[in-house]
Amino acid sequence: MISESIEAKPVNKQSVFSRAADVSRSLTTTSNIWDEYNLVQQLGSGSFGVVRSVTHRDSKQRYAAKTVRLTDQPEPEMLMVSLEHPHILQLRQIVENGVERHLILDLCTGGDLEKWIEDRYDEDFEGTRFYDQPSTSSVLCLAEQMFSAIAYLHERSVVHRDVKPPNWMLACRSLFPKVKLSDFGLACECQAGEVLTEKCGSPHYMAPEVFECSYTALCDVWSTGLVVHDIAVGSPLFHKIPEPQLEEHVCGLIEMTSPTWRYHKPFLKAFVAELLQRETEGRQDYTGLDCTDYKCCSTVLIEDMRVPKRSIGTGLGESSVQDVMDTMPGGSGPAGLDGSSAMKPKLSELLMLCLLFEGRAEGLDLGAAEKQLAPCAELLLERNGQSDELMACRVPLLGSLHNDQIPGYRYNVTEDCHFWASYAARDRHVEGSSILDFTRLAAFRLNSPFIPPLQQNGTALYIGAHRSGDDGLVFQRRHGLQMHLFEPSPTYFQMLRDSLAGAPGFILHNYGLGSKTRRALLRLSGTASRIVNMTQTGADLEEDLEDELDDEEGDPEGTETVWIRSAAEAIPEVLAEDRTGFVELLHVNCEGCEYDVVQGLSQTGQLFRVGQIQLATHLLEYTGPASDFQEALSLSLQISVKRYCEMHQTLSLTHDRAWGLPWVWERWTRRDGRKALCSAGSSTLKQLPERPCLQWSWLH
Ligand SMILES: Nc1ncnc2c1ncn2[C@@H]1O[C@H](COP(=O)(O)OP(=O)(O)OP(=O)(O)O)[C@@H](O)[C@H]1O
Repeated sequence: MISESIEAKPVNKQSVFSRAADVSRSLTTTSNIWDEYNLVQQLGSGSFGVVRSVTHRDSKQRYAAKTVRLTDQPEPEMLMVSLEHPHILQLRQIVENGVERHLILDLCTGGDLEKWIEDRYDEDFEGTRFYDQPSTSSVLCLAEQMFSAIAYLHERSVVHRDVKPPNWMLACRSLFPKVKLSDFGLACECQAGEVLTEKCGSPHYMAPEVFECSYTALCDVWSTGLVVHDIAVGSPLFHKIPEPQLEEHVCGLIEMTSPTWRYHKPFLKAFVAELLQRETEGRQDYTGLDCTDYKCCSTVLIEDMRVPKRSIGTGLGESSVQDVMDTMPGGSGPAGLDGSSAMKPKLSELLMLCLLFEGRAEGLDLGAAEKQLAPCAELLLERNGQSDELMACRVPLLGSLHNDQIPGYRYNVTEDCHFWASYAARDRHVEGSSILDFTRLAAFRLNSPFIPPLQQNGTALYIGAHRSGDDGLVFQRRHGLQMHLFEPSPTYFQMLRDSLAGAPGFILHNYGLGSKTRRALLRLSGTASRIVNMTQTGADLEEDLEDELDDEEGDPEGTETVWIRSAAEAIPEVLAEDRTGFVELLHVNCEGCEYDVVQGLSQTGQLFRVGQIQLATHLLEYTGPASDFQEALSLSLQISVKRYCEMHQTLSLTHDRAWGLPWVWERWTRRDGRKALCSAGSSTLKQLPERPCLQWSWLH
């Protein structure tokens, strides 16, 4: 936090409190809190007291209990009892014992927005910044949530006066964060036409007119503008300004010079500039922003479609997309203040729908896609929560994308990775499982082999061959490929050798591939294996591994030490003997260190030598502490998307995604040279060469 809040002197809040008083009376019980709630843990403490997570004994529901000193005057926070909005922290109950007052609040497990922003702009392990920078669309989706809360407050003549990133809590750790406004310690009433004069708030987020002690509810709009700025560029606008000089800067000419703006659509900066107008008359007003309807999202879509990468190919202009958005049910006119906007479609959904409507508008024959997508569109637009029907409609929606039935659909790394992460996982019913374990996730993979159109007699690298090498056999027999199978587990490797005994065209490598050469600990689990610990190479390696093995819980027989080799080093070595010098097919069963294979090949300039890439991607399991399944899933999605986006970004430099669903199969084809490969003719007729019998390299 860059500055602490300045407290206001008491003001006349009578009518605000009197509104809240009725509700608060009905919510207040005088008892010992621990009769009704069980303590879970302390979450933090603030200037007024301590906050703990608690569980309601009967309902088992978890809440946050904020304990404050009981005073005769109700704290401004009591205002919260009269507020009910999806983006405002809900005060559920008040328990008093004559000494203390416990405010029972909705529990937010995602931390606060300040931390979320910090994490987004963190450096990754290779020092790359802006790795997970929110896209323009994500920034606006957050702005939409924040302004719906601010509009709700102002409608009720309440001004918050301390809007800043730490006061927006995240309901849970999620790919699509849901923020909730908290800390009403400085909130007060401000009727239309009323001018407030108390200098209060957090100086780095205070509007110029607050410094000048003459302001209205529009001070919250300024502060929210600064929060939107922080999300967009990763650091506060005035963070380098020492507090004594703040007023001069805040009241002067505002310049937004962060280099990060260049990653956003230009209108986002203009939008923030309108929120940070020095004079309140010129300041964009939240009601003018129409953030509670589709305006923001549709603008983003239109902007996204203008950029070449997002070019939709069918020549649809801006106006017709806008027309489409306008004709969507509920697409224009402000949503009610009952929070219904929270249920509106997300950006990715809107994008898909746009593509559907666009195809229609262009008079294209959408065939099966039309049939499948039209009911989805209607459901998405009318949705009220995650109904079964809505969930069911995602399957054809994904199917249509999978089969490339949406005209002009173009792959976009950031949007698509998040879209797939969110939907594919659900559609594969992972969310319904009680335990998010590796074996369960692995079971969601397709059980029939993927057959890409391959040239005959080429070389294939199959990373993560597993036990029977079934896929490898299919490829070898159909296409006469020279198959290099990589399998780190000695146990599975032995099975592989037995299973492929005598089969021509296979070279087995008893190691995995990753970013660097090292030994690692592998846990075999059911029919799958997973690296559970990595160990650096070094003199005391064996000792370390033995210690780790001793420390491992569970079945020690299910754990093996294995070799992981640097993909960048091992693959050229493997190919050195190869007469083609070209990889017809790379299969990566992406999990854990296997994600690094694509990066390793890219870093050493080898990726262009690969004709087709087949990815079997699935969720990476989050193994750290999590409160429940939902949180574990959400964190797993986050780490999966991060790796997934990283790999896709690399791949898209040399390859096009032909089609794919994550956690199932994806196919990528090399950008250039595809023609040359195709014109080589149908080599199925060619005589298959003699293949050497099974060979293997054994590192153990
Ligand atoms: N509803 C909640 N769910 C989860 N954690 C919460 C919740 N409310 C507060 N916390 C945690 O408790 C900490 C203390 O919160 P509190 O509102 O008392 O103080 P603060 O806002 O950090 O500081 P101050 O009181 O000085 O404004 C927060 O930083 C947050 O980590």
